[in-house]
Amino acid sequence: MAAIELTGLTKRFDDVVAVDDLDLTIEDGEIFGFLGPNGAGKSTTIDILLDFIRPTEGTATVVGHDAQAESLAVRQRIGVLPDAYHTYDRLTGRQHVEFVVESKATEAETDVDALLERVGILEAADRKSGGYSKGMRQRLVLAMALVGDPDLLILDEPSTGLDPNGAREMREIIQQENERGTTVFFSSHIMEQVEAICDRVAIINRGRLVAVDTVDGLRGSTEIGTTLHVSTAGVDEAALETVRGFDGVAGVSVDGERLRVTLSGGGPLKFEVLKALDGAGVSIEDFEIEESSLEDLFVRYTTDEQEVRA
Ligand SMILES: Nc1ncnc2c1ncn2[C@@H]1O[C@H](COP(=O)(O)OP(=O)(O)OP(=O)(O)O)[C@@H](O)[C@H]1O
Repeated sequence: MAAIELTGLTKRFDDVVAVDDLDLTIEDGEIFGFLGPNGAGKSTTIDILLDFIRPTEGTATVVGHDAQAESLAVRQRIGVLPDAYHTYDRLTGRQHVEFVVESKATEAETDVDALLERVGILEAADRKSGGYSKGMRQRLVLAMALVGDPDLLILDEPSTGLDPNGAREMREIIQQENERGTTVFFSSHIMEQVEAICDRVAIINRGRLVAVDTVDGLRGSTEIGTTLHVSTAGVDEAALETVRGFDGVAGVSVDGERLRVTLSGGGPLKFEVLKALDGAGVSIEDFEIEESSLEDLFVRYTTDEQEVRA
């Protein structure tokens, strides 16, 4: 069963199309990154999953239940860290978590202290949350999301307000939860974090899906996937023609004795190119492989139109 299934999902706010005919499937057990520039439609999509807003067209199924018609059943099985969550200033951290334990009516006993410890705010558990810093509030909301050992975590920019240590801890908690069998769907603008932990990512732009794949797969679908820098003792036109003839070689340029070959995708192609240069009599003195970062790919996919590649 898919953890999340979106079919033709569309949301219009008057003349703004926030989400435009989105088809997307998140499989059970995945850590899935949901990326897009500001205003791309990420929060709107997440708000539909949580039944905070209703779609104009299309359907969203979450853990096997319709997100609108069966939102209560969905709520019982997921943990949520929404965008702009407001904590109650006069309640303590512990009271917030206890409130979720009661409202979720989970069968399993919840060790509230252990949860607060896990997110690093046990020491502040009995202080009113009004005095918490932004990062402490974010940690508290995460503890609330983890109540009841959910099957699916939906996190809207979970690292907002966290210091570098907090962001790393957030990443570790996401990975630990995933190892325990929880599917994680999260939006983020922190590309290193996404690249480090996601099995797959989707990139949306102006409400439309422009790419969905593994990060390696995305590299394979753009001509900026990998760049090979080769220092040679000299290279002739015939050798260059051999390299240009490779399927997947997007560009070849020469600067003196240095060769720069751009490849769409990673994989064995870079080594085949090196072998071909050697075979063409080019003496290779050194080489360097430069893989595009997810940030490069993000910029590539969101600054001009690309077809969806599954
Ligand atoms: N309640 C609303 N009324 C009118 N327009 C809205 C509303 N909510 C969102 N929008 C519009 O829908 C589009 C998508 O917004 P959304 O908040 O989903 O983007 P996002 O990808 O989450 O952006 P960010 O990265 O900045 O959080 C934007 O053009 C936004 O202005």
